[in-house]
Amino acid sequence: MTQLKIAVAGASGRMGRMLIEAIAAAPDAVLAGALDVAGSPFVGQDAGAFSGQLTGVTIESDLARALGDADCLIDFTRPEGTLAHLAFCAANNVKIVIGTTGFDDAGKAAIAAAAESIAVVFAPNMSVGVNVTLKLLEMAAKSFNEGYDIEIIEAHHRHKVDAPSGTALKMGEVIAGALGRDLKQCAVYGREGVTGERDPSTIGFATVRGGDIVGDHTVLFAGTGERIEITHKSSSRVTYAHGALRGARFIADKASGLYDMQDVLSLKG
Ligand SMILES: NC(=O)C1=CN([C@@H]2O[C@H](COP(=O)(O)OP(=O)(O)OC[C@H]3O[C@@H](n4cnc5c(N)ncnc54)[C@H](OP(=O)(O)O)[C@@H]3O)[C@@H](O)[C@H]2O)C=CC1
Ligand SMILES: O=C(O)C1=N[C@H](C(=O)O)C[C@H](O)C1
Repeated sequence: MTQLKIAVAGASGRMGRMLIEAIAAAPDAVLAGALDVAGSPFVGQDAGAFSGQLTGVTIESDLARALGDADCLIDFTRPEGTLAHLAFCAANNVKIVIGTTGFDDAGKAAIAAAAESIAVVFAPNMSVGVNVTLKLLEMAAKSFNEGYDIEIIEAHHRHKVDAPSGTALKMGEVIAGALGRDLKQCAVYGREGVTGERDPSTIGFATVRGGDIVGDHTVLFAGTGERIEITHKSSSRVTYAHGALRGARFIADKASGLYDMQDVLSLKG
């Protein structure tokens, strides 16, 4: 069996470590490189040292050295890091799976542009459960298109730096799309003070941060006399890591193109 050679960016991060374990356990993949930021105390260490399962791959801060002869980079870092890695991947014909969240419109445009020359999987949530939930939300939004107020509530660990979560924003986009609305026009991000009555055309977002919550998302459809809640709760990051690996397998035979997890999981259409 030919193994997929995968490099991991953010190798010492929460997701980076989960990915290194997932790759080590996958018979069809091999860790080909590990990258972290210059100055990180983990640069120079074996990528598996955190778990005691040595990989023989040293964490590098130099992108070219970290990528080596990798077929694909899996990147869960920060937007500025991912965009720098993406430019290198595009210039060197390396595929990329992007799990990082918090991109602005220019960042998303840069990802779309890179996908003209390399294959890219880009999704704010790689779990099967969340991606099936997106389909449920599309269906629910079409049915609750009148008389139901829509609020998206998300909760994550205390270390998360972006809000609302990429998943919550994606849920908002899917719901707005199903209702023929533009999320940019109808999103309300938090409320304070004398807000006035709720505008029924809005989609509200509420963010909770605390402790070690892996990732909870609830969409509330609040009508008169009833409420419907669609909730997804992650209890382990392993689902994201397995999804990212599925993404890497999905683009292994693709020369270019921008894909998301709905493509990877055949959920479109
Ligand atoms: N799509 C999905 O399914 C999921 C997406 N995510 C997203 O993935 C990202 C990472 O999450 P998580 O692993 O929890 O975060 P962590 O902070 O645990 O890890 C981030 C890693 O990236 C490194 N890093 C930080 N800044 C940069 C930079 N500018 N350039 C390159 N590397 C950098 C960090 O190094 P150092 O620690 O030295 O700063 C660290 O190794 C977030 O955007 C998160 O929202 C998370 C889970 C699932
Ligand atoms: O930062 C996290 O942890 C997560 N980030 C992603 C997001 O912003 O939606 C996915 C998941 O919720 C975990």
